Amino acid sequence: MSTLDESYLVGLIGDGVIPSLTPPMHEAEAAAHRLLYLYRPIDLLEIKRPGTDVGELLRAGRDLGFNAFNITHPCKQLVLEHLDVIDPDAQRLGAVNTVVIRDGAFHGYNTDRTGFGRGLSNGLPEAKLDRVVQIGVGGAGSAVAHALLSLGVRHLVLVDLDPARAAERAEALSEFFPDRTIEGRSTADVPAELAAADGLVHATPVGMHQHPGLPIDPELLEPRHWVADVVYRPVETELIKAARARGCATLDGGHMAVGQAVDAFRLITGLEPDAARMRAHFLDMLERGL
Ligand SMILES: NC(=O)c1ccc[n+]([C@@H]2O[C@H](COP(=O)([O-])OP(=O)(O)OC[C@H]3O[C@@H](n4cnc5c(N)ncnc54)[C@H](O)[C@@H]3O)[C@@H](O)[C@H]2O)c1
Ligand SMILES: O=C(O)[C@]1(O)C[C@@H](O)[C@@H](O)[C@H](O)C1
Repeated sequence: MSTLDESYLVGLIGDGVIPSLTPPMHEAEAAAHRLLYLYRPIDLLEIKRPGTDVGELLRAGRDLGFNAFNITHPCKQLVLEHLDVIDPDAQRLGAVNTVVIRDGAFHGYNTDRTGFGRGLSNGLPEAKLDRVVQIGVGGAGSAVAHALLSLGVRHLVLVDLDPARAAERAEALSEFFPDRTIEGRSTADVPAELAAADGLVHATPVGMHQHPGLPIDPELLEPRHWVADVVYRPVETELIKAARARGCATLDGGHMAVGQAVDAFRLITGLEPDAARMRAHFLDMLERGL
Protein backbone atom coordinates (compact mmCIF):
# COMPACT_ATOMS: atom_id res chain seq x y z
CA MET A 1 0.00 0.00 0.00
CA SER A 2 1.17 3.59 -0.51
CA THR A 3 -0.37 7.00 0.21
CA LEU A 4 -0.59 10.11 -1.99
CA ASP A 5 2.71 11.33 -0.52
CA GLU A 6 4.61 8.09 -1.01
CA SER A 7 3.89 7.38 -4.66
CA TYR A 8 2.56 9.01 -7.83
CA LEU A 9 -0.43 8.13 -9.95
CA VAL A 10 -0.63 10.25 -13.12
CA GLY A 11 -2.86 10.13 -16.22
CA LEU A 12 -2.95 11.60 -19.72
CA ILE A 13 -6.51 12.50 -20.77
CA GLY A 14 -7.29 12.98 -24.47
CA ASP A 15 -8.23 11.42 -27.80
CA GLY A 16 -5.98 8.68 -29.18
CA VAL A 17 -3.34 8.92 -26.44
CA ILE A 18 -2.47 5.21 -26.16
CA PRO A 19 0.69 5.51 -28.35
CA SER A 20 1.90 8.67 -26.55
CA LEU A 21 5.56 8.69 -25.47
CA THR A 22 4.84 11.02 -22.55
CA PRO A 23 3.85 8.24 -20.08
CA PRO A 24 7.05 6.22 -20.64
CA MET A 25 9.14 9.43 -20.50
CA HIS A 26 7.76 10.23 -17.04
CA GLU A 27 7.98 6.65 -15.77
CA ALA A 28 11.63 6.23 -16.82
CA GLU A 29 12.65 9.54 -15.24
CA ALA A 30 10.74 8.63 -12.07
CA ALA A 31 12.52 5.26 -11.93
CA ALA A 32 15.88 7.08 -12.15
CA HIS A 33 14.77 9.11 -9.11
CA ARG A 34 13.69 5.86 -7.38
CA LEU A 35 10.06 7.01 -7.21
CA LEU A 36 7.00 4.79 -7.27
CA TYR A 37 5.30 6.41 -10.28
CA LEU A 38 2.60 5.05 -12.56
CA TYR A 39 1.48 7.05 -15.58
CA ARG A 40 -1.56 5.78 -17.49
CA PRO A 41 -3.00 7.00 -20.82
CA ILE A 42 -6.75 7.61 -20.44
CA ASP A 43 -7.91 7.47 -24.03
CA LEU A 44 -11.29 9.16 -24.49
CA LEU A 45 -11.84 7.33 -27.80
CA GLU A 46 -11.29 3.96 -26.11
CA ILE A 47 -13.58 4.70 -23.18
CA LYS A 48 -16.07 6.43 -25.51
CA ARG A 49 -16.22 9.68 -23.55
CA PRO A 50 -16.44 13.16 -25.13
CA GLY A 51 -13.90 15.89 -24.33
CA THR A 52 -16.61 17.72 -22.39
CA ASP A 53 -16.35 14.99 -19.72
CA VAL A 54 -12.87 16.16 -18.74
CA GLY A 55 -14.08 17.87 -15.53
CA GLU A 56 -15.95 14.76 -14.43
CA LEU A 57 -12.88 12.63 -15.13
CA LEU A 58 -10.61 15.00 -13.18
CA ARG A 59 -12.90 14.87 -10.15
CA ALA A 60 -13.18 11.09 -10.35
CA GLY A 61 -9.38 10.88 -10.65
CA ARG A 62 -8.89 13.06 -7.59
CA ASP A 63 -11.33 10.92 -5.60
CA LEU A 64 -9.53 7.74 -6.71
CA GLY A 65 -6.13 9.04 -5.62
CA PHE A 66 -4.49 10.48 -8.76
CA ASN A 67 -1.78 13.10 -8.15
CA ALA A 68 -1.83 14.80 -11.55
CA PHE A 69 -2.92 14.71 -15.18
CA ASN A 70 -1.62 15.82 -18.51
CA ILE A 71 -4.43 17.04 -20.73
CA THR A 72 -4.40 16.95 -24.49
CA HIS A 73 -6.65 17.38 -27.53
CA PRO A 74 -9.61 18.05 -27.37
CA CYS A 75 -9.56 19.06 -23.70
CA LYS A 76 -6.87 21.75 -23.30
CA GLN A 77 -9.43 24.58 -23.38
CA LEU A 78 -12.39 22.58 -22.04
CA VAL A 79 -10.52 21.86 -18.80
CA LEU A 80 -10.11 25.53 -17.81
CA GLU A 81 -13.53 25.95 -16.19
CA HIS A 82 -12.88 22.99 -13.88
CA LEU A 83 -9.68 24.32 -12.33
CA ASP A 84 -9.28 26.05 -8.97
CA VAL A 85 -6.01 27.85 -9.74
CA ILE A 86 -4.60 28.64 -13.20
CA ASP A 87 -1.06 29.80 -13.84
CA PRO A 88 -1.33 33.37 -15.27
CA ASP A 89 0.55 32.49 -18.48
CA ALA A 90 -1.66 29.45 -19.10
CA GLN A 91 -4.70 31.67 -18.43
CA ARG A 92 -3.51 34.20 -21.03
CA LEU A 93 -2.84 31.38 -23.50
CA GLY A 94 -6.26 29.92 -22.76
CA ALA A 95 -4.99 26.33 -22.66
CA VAL A 96 -3.83 23.96 -19.93
CA ASN A 97 -1.95 20.70 -20.48
CA THR A 98 -0.90 19.91 -16.89
CA VAL A 99 -3.15 19.66 -13.84
CA VAL A 100 -1.57 19.00 -10.45
CA ILE A 101 -3.87 18.09 -7.55
CA ARG A 102 -2.78 19.72 -4.27
CA ASP A 103 -4.92 19.31 -1.14
CA GLY A 104 -7.82 18.36 -3.39
CA ALA A 105 -7.56 21.51 -5.54
CA PHE A 106 -6.82 21.49 -9.29
CA HIS A 107 -3.84 23.66 -10.34
CA GLY A 108 -3.43 24.19 -14.11
CA TYR A 109 -0.29 24.97 -16.11
CA ASN A 110 0.84 24.97 -19.72
CA THR A 111 4.13 23.17 -20.21
CA ASP A 112 3.84 23.12 -24.02
CA ARG A 113 4.63 26.83 -23.85
CA THR A 114 7.44 26.56 -21.28
CA GLY A 115 8.78 23.38 -22.90
CA PHE A 116 9.11 24.96 -26.34
CA GLY A 117 10.64 28.10 -24.82
CA ARG A 118 13.22 26.16 -22.84
CA GLY A 119 14.03 24.02 -25.88
CA LEU A 120 14.66 27.10 -28.00
CA SER A 121 16.81 28.89 -25.39
CA ASN A 122 18.89 25.78 -24.67
CA GLY A 123 19.01 24.34 -28.18
CA LEU A 124 19.58 27.57 -30.12
CA PRO A 125 21.11 29.94 -27.56
CA GLU A 126 22.50 32.23 -30.29
CA ALA A 127 19.17 32.60 -32.13
CA LYS A 128 18.42 36.21 -33.02
CA LEU A 129 14.86 36.94 -31.95
CA ASP A 130 14.09 40.31 -33.55
CA ARG A 131 11.85 39.06 -36.31
CA VAL A 132 10.34 35.56 -36.57
CA VAL A 133 7.94 33.91 -39.00
CA GLN A 134 5.73 31.17 -37.56
CA ILE A 135 3.72 28.86 -39.81
CA GLY A 136 0.69 27.20 -38.20
CA VAL A 137 -1.42 28.72 -35.42
CA GLY A 138 -3.48 25.76 -34.19
CA GLY A 139 -3.07 24.11 -30.77
CA ALA A 140 0.70 23.70 -30.78
CA GLY A 141 1.19 26.98 -32.66
CA SER A 142 -0.67 28.99 -30.01
CA ALA A 143 1.64 27.74 -27.26
CA VAL A 144 4.69 28.33 -29.46
CA ALA A 145 3.68 31.91 -30.32
CA HIS A 146 3.29 32.72 -26.62
CA ALA A 147 6.67 31.18 -25.89
CA LEU A 148 8.35 33.20 -28.67
CA LEU A 149 6.90 36.47 -27.38
CA SER A 150 7.80 35.57 -23.78
CA LEU A 151 11.38 34.97 -24.95
CA GLY A 152 11.49 38.50 -26.39
CA VAL A 153 10.61 38.21 -30.10
CA ARG A 154 9.95 41.81 -31.22
CA HIS A 155 8.14 41.19 -34.50
CA LEU A 156 6.15 37.98 -34.97
CA VAL A 157 4.53 37.10 -38.30
CA LEU A 158 1.88 34.38 -38.00
CA VAL A 159 1.04 32.46 -41.18
CA ASP A 160 -1.68 29.88 -41.62
CA LEU A 161 -3.57 28.17 -44.44
CA ASP A 162 -6.51 29.86 -42.77
CA PRO A 163 -5.45 33.56 -42.83
CA ALA A 164 -8.45 34.58 -40.71
CA ARG A 165 -7.18 32.31 -37.93
CA ALA A 166 -3.70 33.85 -38.20
CA ALA A 167 -5.19 37.36 -38.00
CA GLU A 168 -7.38 36.46 -35.00
CA ARG A 169 -4.46 34.93 -33.14
CA ALA A 170 -2.28 37.98 -33.90
CA GLU A 171 -4.95 40.30 -32.56
CA ALA A 172 -5.44 38.23 -29.39
CA LEU A 173 -1.69 38.08 -28.71
CA SER A 174 -1.29 41.82 -29.29
CA GLU A 175 -3.51 42.44 -26.26
CA PHE A 176 -1.05 40.61 -24.00
CA PHE A 177 2.11 41.87 -25.72
CA PRO A 178 1.19 45.47 -26.66
CA ASP A 179 4.81 46.55 -27.15
CA ARG A 180 5.40 43.98 -29.95
CA THR A 181 4.41 43.88 -33.60
CA ILE A 182 2.32 40.76 -34.26
CA GLU A 183 0.79 40.28 -37.70
CA GLY A 184 -1.35 37.64 -39.38
CA ARG A 185 -0.40 36.78 -42.96
CA SER A 186 -1.30 34.24 -45.65
CA THR A 187 1.01 31.57 -47.05
CA ALA A 188 1.54 33.71 -50.18
CA ASP A 189 3.40 36.23 -48.00
CA VAL A 190 5.99 33.71 -46.77
CA PRO A 191 8.74 34.57 -49.33
CA ALA A 192 8.69 38.29 -48.54
CA GLU A 193 8.37 37.73 -44.79
CA LEU A 194 11.22 35.22 -44.65
CA ALA A 195 13.47 37.57 -46.57
CA ALA A 196 13.23 39.97 -43.61
CA ALA A 197 13.20 37.38 -40.80
CA ASP A 198 15.83 35.96 -38.45
CA GLY A 199 14.09 32.67 -37.86
CA LEU A 200 11.27 30.33 -38.86
CA VAL A 201 9.10 28.18 -36.60
CA HIS A 202 6.99 25.47 -38.16
CA ALA A 203 3.84 24.32 -36.31
CA THR A 204 1.61 22.58 -38.89
CA PRO A 205 1.26 18.81 -39.40
CA VAL A 206 3.27 18.97 -42.67
CA GLY A 207 6.28 16.67 -42.44
CA MET A 208 4.64 14.11 -40.14
CA HIS A 209 4.76 10.49 -41.34
CA GLN A 210 1.07 10.84 -42.32
CA HIS A 211 1.62 14.26 -44.02
CA PRO A 212 5.02 14.06 -45.72
CA GLY A 213 6.42 17.12 -47.45
CA LEU A 214 7.75 20.59 -46.82
CA PRO A 215 5.69 23.55 -45.56
CA ILE A 216 7.77 26.07 -47.56
CA ASP A 217 10.08 26.19 -50.55
CA PRO A 218 13.49 25.42 -48.95
CA GLU A 219 15.16 27.78 -51.46
CA LEU A 220 13.77 30.58 -49.29
CA LEU A 221 16.09 29.58 -46.44
CA GLU A 222 19.46 31.27 -46.03
CA PRO A 223 22.27 30.29 -43.65
CA ARG A 224 21.43 33.28 -41.37
CA HIS A 225 17.97 31.81 -40.63
CA TRP A 226 17.43 29.50 -37.68
CA VAL A 227 14.64 26.93 -38.13
CA ALA A 228 12.58 25.20 -35.42
CA ASP A 229 10.04 22.45 -36.06
CA VAL A 230 7.40 21.08 -33.69
CA VAL A 231 6.81 17.89 -35.69
CA TYR A 232 8.68 14.98 -34.10
CA ARG A 233 7.43 11.87 -35.90
CA PRO A 234 9.90 11.73 -37.65
CA VAL A 235 12.27 13.81 -35.58
CA GLU A 236 14.35 14.53 -38.70
CA THR A 237 11.62 16.16 -40.78
CA GLU A 238 12.14 17.13 -44.40
CA LEU A 239 12.18 20.76 -43.22
CA ILE A 240 14.90 20.15 -40.63
CA LYS A 241 17.00 18.23 -43.16
CA ALA A 242 16.57 20.89 -45.87
CA ALA A 243 17.35 23.72 -43.44
CA ARG A 244 20.50 22.00 -42.20
CA ALA A 245 21.61 21.35 -45.78
CA ARG A 246 21.26 25.07 -46.47
CA GLY A 247 23.48 25.94 -43.49
CA CYS A 248 20.75 26.97 -41.02
CA ALA A 249 20.89 26.25 -37.28
CA THR A 250 17.99 23.88 -36.47
CA LEU A 251 15.86 22.72 -33.54
CA ASP A 252 13.83 19.53 -33.96
CA GLY A 253 10.32 18.96 -32.59
CA GLY A 254 11.62 16.54 -29.99
CA HIS A 255 12.76 19.51 -27.91
CA MET A 256 9.17 20.65 -27.35
CA ALA A 257 7.88 17.11 -26.81
CA VAL A 258 10.53 16.43 -24.18
CA GLY A 259 10.35 19.97 -22.76
CA GLN A 260 6.65 19.69 -21.91
CA ALA A 261 7.34 16.39 -20.11
CA VAL A 262 10.37 17.79 -18.24
CA ASP A 263 8.37 20.76 -16.96
CA ALA A 264 5.33 18.64 -16.06
CA PHE A 265 7.51 16.14 -14.17
CA ARG A 266 9.02 18.98 -12.14
CA LEU A 267 5.56 20.42 -11.33
CA ILE A 268 4.22 17.01 -10.29
CA THR A 269 7.14 15.81 -8.17
CA GLY A 270 8.96 19.00 -7.15
CA LEU A 271 12.16 17.24 -8.26
CA GLU A 272 14.55 18.42 -10.97
CA PRO A 273 14.40 16.03 -13.93
CA ASP A 274 17.47 15.32 -16.04
CA ALA A 275 16.38 16.85 -19.36
CA ALA A 276 19.27 15.31 -21.33
CA ARG A 277 18.44 11.83 -19.99
CA MET A 278 14.76 12.31 -20.89
CA ARG A 279 15.66 13.42 -24.43
CA ALA A 280 17.99 10.44 -24.88
CA HIS A 281 15.19 8.10 -23.76
CA PHE A 282 12.68 9.84 -26.05
CA LEU A 283 14.98 9.57 -29.09
CA ASP A 284 15.66 5.93 -28.26
CA MET A 285 11.92 5.18 -28.18
CA LEU A 286 11.45 6.90 -31.57
CA GLU A 287 14.40 4.91 -32.95
CA ARG A 288 12.73 1.70 -31.75
CA GLY A 289 9.56 2.70 -33.61
CA LEU A 290 7.44 3.21 -30.46
N1 LIG B 1 6.51 18.70 -30.31
C1 LIG B 1 5.42 18.70 -29.56
O1 LIG B 1 5.47 18.62 -28.33
C2 LIG B 1 4.09 18.81 -30.21
C3 LIG B 1 2.94 19.07 -29.42
C4 LIG B 1 1.72 19.19 -30.05
C5 LIG B 1 1.64 19.03 -31.43
N2 LIG B 1 2.77 18.79 -32.14
C6 LIG B 1 2.73 18.64 -33.60
O2 LIG B 1 2.38 19.91 -34.12
C7 LIG B 1 1.70 19.75 -35.36
C8 LIG B 1 0.45 20.60 -35.34
O3 LIG B 1 -0.40 20.15 -34.32
P1 LIG B 1 -1.62 21.03 -33.79
O4 LIG B 1 -2.21 20.29 -32.67
O5 LIG B 1 -1.22 22.44 -33.59
O6 LIG B 1 -2.61 20.96 -35.05
P2 LIG B 1 -3.85 21.91 -35.35
O7 LIG B 1 -4.69 21.16 -36.32
O8 LIG B 1 -4.44 22.41 -34.09
O9 LIG B 1 -3.20 23.17 -36.10
C9 LIG B 1 -2.52 23.09 -37.32
C10 LIG B 1 -2.59 24.47 -37.99
O10 LIG B 1 -1.76 24.42 -39.15
C11 LIG B 1 -2.45 25.00 -40.26
N3 LIG B 1 -1.90 24.40 -41.48
C12 LIG B 1 -2.00 23.12 -41.90
N4 LIG B 1 -1.29 22.94 -43.03
C13 LIG B 1 -0.72 24.14 -43.31
C14 LIG B 1 0.14 24.60 -44.35
N5 LIG B 1 0.57 23.79 -45.31
N6 LIG B 1 0.55 25.89 -44.31
C15 LIG B 1 0.11 26.74 -43.35
N7 LIG B 1 -0.70 26.35 -42.35
C16 LIG B 1 -1.11 25.08 -42.33
C17 LIG B 1 -3.91 24.68 -40.01
O11 LIG B 1 -4.76 25.56 -40.70
C18 LIG B 1 -4.00 24.83 -38.48
O12 LIG B 1 -4.29 26.15 -38.09
C19 LIG B 1 1.42 18.24 -35.48
O13 LIG B 1 2.40 17.68 -36.31
C20 LIG B 1 1.62 17.72 -34.08
O14 LIG B 1 2.06 16.39 -34.05
C21 LIG B 1 3.98 18.69 -31.57
O1 LIG C 1 2.79 13.42 -25.69
C1 LIG C 1 1.57 13.54 -25.75
O2 LIG C 1 0.82 12.66 -26.13
C2 LIG C 1 0.95 14.88 -25.33
O3 LIG C 1 -0.45 14.74 -25.44
C3 LIG C 1 1.45 15.99 -26.27
C4 LIG C 1 0.97 17.37 -25.85
O4 LIG C 1 -0.40 17.54 -26.13
C5 LIG C 1 1.25 17.63 -24.37
O5 LIG C 1 0.67 18.85 -23.99
C6 LIG C 1 0.74 16.53 -23.45
O6 LIG C 1 1.22 16.80 -22.14
C7 LIG C 1 1.29 15.18 -23.88
